[in-house]
Amino acid sequence: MSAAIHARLLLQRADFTLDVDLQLPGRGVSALFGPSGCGKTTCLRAIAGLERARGRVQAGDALWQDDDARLWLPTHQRRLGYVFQEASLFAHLSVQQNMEYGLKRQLPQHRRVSLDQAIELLGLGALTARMPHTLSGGERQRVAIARALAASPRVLLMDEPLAALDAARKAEVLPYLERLQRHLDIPMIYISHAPDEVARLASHLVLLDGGRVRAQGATADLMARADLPLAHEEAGAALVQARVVQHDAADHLLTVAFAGGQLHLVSTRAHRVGDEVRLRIAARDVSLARPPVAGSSILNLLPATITALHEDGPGQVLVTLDAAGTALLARITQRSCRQLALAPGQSMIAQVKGVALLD
Ligand SMILES: Nc1ncnc2c1ncn2[C@@H]1O[C@H](COP(=O)(O)OP(=O)(O)OP(=O)(O)O)[C@@H](O)[C@H]1O
Repeated sequence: MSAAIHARLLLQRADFTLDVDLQLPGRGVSALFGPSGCGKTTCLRAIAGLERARGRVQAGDALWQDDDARLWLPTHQRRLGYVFQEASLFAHLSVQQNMEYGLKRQLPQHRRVSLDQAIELLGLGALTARMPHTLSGGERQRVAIARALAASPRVLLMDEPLAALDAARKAEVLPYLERLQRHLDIPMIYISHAPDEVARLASHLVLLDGGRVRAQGATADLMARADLPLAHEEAGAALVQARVVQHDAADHLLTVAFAGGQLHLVSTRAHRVGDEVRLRIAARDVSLARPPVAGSSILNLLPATITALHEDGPGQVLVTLDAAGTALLARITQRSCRQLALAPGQSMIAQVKGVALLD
């Protein structure tokens, strides 16, 4: 496993200060999330050396910046990949030539991803002879990502790589990004505005606010915290790690288990018993009942203890729950909260109306 990324950055502008200390894992996707203007792009550019912040940046065993030691490597010496919102491909070069660009300078001992592997991972095999103007937005972005990867970066930095794409193109590129993080040992730092993207891709999350870190840690933990904004988003959800215990291919019904109990969901994919799966349970898809529950049409009933109640907009309450160590969220009306006389510490049954399979 590659070592972690550490970035201590201080940057002062007339009306904005970036002051962050990031500790990111050495593999998987770390998302930078926060409102517009909170400093996500500035932070990423400072890590890349495209912006001159003061501080220290370490990526694995490579020290890229340490102002105390008067060390500051320019971007081209940092061995990083950078993917922007809009793919900037060379218009006069084919897809293949675009991806080969810059590879000649690469030292053999730095090669971690071959060009063929990048082409395969991004599904570009049929497109290598094409010119950029004949590609869709999603295809162009896949080429840009493959080009960044083929340079065998120590870290791949991505600034909202899907933001310029419509929903259909986004849905087309997302599975490739998921594949990358599963198959490559290259950590990615990924800026996103979209909570669903963060939930699908990122194992680690940094919440930025006004140039500072509001919280950083495992995505599942931060998404379920009612004192942080993600849980209150319309798409607010808990992430649950579970294991396949049964797959009825005829009914497409998958049964998974985690410490909190068993869940059933419809899936048309191929699954093997024992496979690890990640699930998203939206707060709006969970209702609460007092045990015992008799005669419910809902398949998924999980015993859980209320940990806290939070106001969540007009007439609504966000309830945080603990299901044998796994956090769940339920968004219910203030009226049902009152009628059930809910309070922290009570044992409830979480009725889960919908479960989404993330990978
Ligand atoms: N080149 C610049 N010169 C002066 N101020 C800048 C510059 N670039 C960004 N800013 C300001 O710095 C702050 C942080 O900007 P940044 O682009 O990092 O935010 P962001 O979180 O990436 O926003 P968004 O989600 O809208 O892309 C903002 O107040 C912005 O107006």
